[in-house]
Amino acid sequence: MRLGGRIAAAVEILDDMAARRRPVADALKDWGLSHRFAGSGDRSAIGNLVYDVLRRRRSLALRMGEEGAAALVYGAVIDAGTAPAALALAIEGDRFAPPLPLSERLDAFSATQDAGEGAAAADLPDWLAEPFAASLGGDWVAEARALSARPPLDLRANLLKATRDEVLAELAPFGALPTPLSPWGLRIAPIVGDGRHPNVQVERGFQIGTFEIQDEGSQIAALLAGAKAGERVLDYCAGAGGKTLALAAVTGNAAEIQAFDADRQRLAPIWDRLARAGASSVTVHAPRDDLSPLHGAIDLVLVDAPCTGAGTWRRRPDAKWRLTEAQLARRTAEQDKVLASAAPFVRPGGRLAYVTCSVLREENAARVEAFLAANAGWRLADGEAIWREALPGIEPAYHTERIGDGAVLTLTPARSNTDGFFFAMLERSA
Ligand SMILES: C[S@@+](CC[C@H](N)C(=O)[O-])C[C@H]1O[C@@H](n2cnc3c(N)ncnc32)[C@H](O)[C@@H]1O
Repeated sequence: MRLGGRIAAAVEILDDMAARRRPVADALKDWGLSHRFAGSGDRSAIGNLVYDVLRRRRSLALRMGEEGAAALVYGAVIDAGTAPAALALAIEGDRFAPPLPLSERLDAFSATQDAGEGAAAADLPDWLAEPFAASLGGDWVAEARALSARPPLDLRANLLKATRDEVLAELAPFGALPTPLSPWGLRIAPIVGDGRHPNVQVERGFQIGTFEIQDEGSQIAALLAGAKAGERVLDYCAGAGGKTLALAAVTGNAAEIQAFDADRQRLAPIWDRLARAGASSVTVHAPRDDLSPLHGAIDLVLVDAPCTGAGTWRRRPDAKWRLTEAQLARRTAEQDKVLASAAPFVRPGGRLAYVTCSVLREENAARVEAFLAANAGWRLADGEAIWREALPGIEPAYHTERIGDGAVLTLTPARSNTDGFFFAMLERSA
């Protein structure tokens, strides 16, 4: 396909998403099924355009002076490195290309990165300006902009099967480098231009379990949870097992790990993943299992709570435009409920790590405050001290907030170059 056809396809997909209010992954998949002639290079170029527009829809519209999908896609093409004159030349005579905006408009667009201020500059819906400012302080616009950038592909070496150096050697052809924070992490840089990330899942190492795909922020959250050999650990919101696998690896399969999730569907992939990773220390519980024998018997409960995913918008940018205040309120109610049902499993003197992949204070520090207010006999640990112990020599790369004697941590793309993750450690008195 020529550039004009790719631009037309991106416009079609964006219009389809808007008309049918559907997630980007579904719209892209459908387009691929009904356009089987498109090669893999076309698909990734079209996908990049769609994702770029979704990440920066508002600032692109402001700079372009119009909101139609075609104008936004043209803007994304220019931002990805094609000058307006070269763009005009590339689509000249291409009958598939949507009408090009006026050349003065394209020149003005390319000459300015300025997209006003507040929510528009931050590429957020208006209602999120206040929660972002309350969560991330004076830097909130820059923080939100970093959430609108293309993400890297992060991997975690599975120490049960290989060293990080061995995985690095295997993935050297893809330009994988060690991540700066996680001792197990590898990173393949964000996509440039029309490119795409390698499909690492077909690599031998992935097939035999020497590495997993996992954002460095998620790796750090699992590391900070501090599971130790010999402990009993309950991963209460295990989902597909991303953190369960990391917990098994960090303890060298020498902790007893119980994995639970309320949703069978989400839990389903965990079996294959555990087998591939050689995580033999994990027992998986189905949603209807009776967990009451574990009450008061767990050293460490990990609550990787259901959340808005506001820390992952680099990877799921459509979600930020769909999120509503009502959904946020529903999530916080769920978080309180999950914390209330998970806490009784913690033994006296044990601990509960509360993690989300959100940057919103409402889902994070505010939930910790609500938990502490409702539960006597619990205290918040100092997250900064936990970081120093878990990551010796690694400079702090987080936002922190003190609550009472303790402190909570928030990782963000701007601060830690990871997805947004929140971490708090709650301790039950002995
Ligand atoms: C953020 S996801 C977990 C991701 C997973 N820990 C990982 O690292 O791959 C949150 C999970 O919480 C689960 N969940 C929601 N409500 C729950 C509840 N009341 N009890 C247990 N799990 C719940 C959801 O099904 C979802 O899988």
